[in-house]
Amino acid sequence: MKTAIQLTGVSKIFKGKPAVDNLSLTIQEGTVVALLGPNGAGKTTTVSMILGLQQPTKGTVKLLGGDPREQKVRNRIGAMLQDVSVIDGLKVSESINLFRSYYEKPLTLDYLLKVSNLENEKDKIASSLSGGQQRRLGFALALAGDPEVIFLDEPTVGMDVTSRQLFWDTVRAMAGRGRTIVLTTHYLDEADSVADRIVVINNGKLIADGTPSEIKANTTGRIISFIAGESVTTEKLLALPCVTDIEWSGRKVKLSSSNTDQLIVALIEKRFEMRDIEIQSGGLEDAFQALVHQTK
Ligand SMILES: Nc1ncnc2c1ncn2[C@@H]1O[C@H](COP(=O)(O)OP(=O)(O)OP(=O)(O)O)[C@@H](O)[C@H]1O
Repeated sequence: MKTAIQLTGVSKIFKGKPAVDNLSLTIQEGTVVALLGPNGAGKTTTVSMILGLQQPTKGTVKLLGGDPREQKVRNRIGAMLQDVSVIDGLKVSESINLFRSYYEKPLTLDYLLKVSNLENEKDKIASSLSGGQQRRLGFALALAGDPEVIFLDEPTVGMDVTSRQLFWDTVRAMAGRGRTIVLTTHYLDEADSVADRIVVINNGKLIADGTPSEIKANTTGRIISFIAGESVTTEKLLALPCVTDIEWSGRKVKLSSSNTDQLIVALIEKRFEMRDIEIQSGGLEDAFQALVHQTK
């Protein structure tokens, strides 16, 4: 398999502070990679450097074997960034056709309208579309040149359920055709179901890298839940080790923990009033919270 993206020791420093800190990452062709991290982790900065929109302070970025700023490399990539800028006065189909005209072998207008679920909007003026429809147009524009590498920054924000489903089906179909997809999202369930690989960054550093099931299995982030007696309070629970989140529902309490072994010992030692104790391994959301908490 060929390498689509390679970052070697990449750092980006803003005013003396690293937004991305010595990041090395190799992404193979045909993979769907989700880049996760809390706000300010360095995701957008990383994507901007891969796209050649920002230059690293240190290290090197290779995209499809070349420099991301080269025109011949740029012609082979597509990006859907957070703000979709539409051209004033152009209809949806005209906007898509304009983008198609930039490329040698564009995808057809019909296909692009279909996968962006904009068939009924094709004659509308692009600037009159709703927020979710504009994001779908952004998707169609990103795919127009049939790119080999596709970047999707928070792509499904504002999309309805049907559009979201179609969107992810299309992303998977593109990967099936050997396309490489890098996406950022705050919807962890989406990353879990669509990505082959999850890369978690925090404070500009890589803190986890693996398939969704590896990420979930490798973190000790789990949940302890039980029916709590009257003497149990949020304050007392927060004073325990490794508690990352507390959720009450009546007297049932759900504790997310970065280390359930230590937490259960502490609960027993401190004689918390508990019954119906359950320990569950969490989903990606819990694994993510635990990872980010551990590296704070
Ligand atoms: N142009 C800039 N000048 C100064 N600081 C910046 C600049 N761009 C980003 N930063 C800082 O770099 C850090 C990483 O920002 P970045 O936008 O890459 O994070 P992110 O992971 O994409 O966050 P979010 O999930 O909120 O979009 C933040 O602390 C941010 O304030």
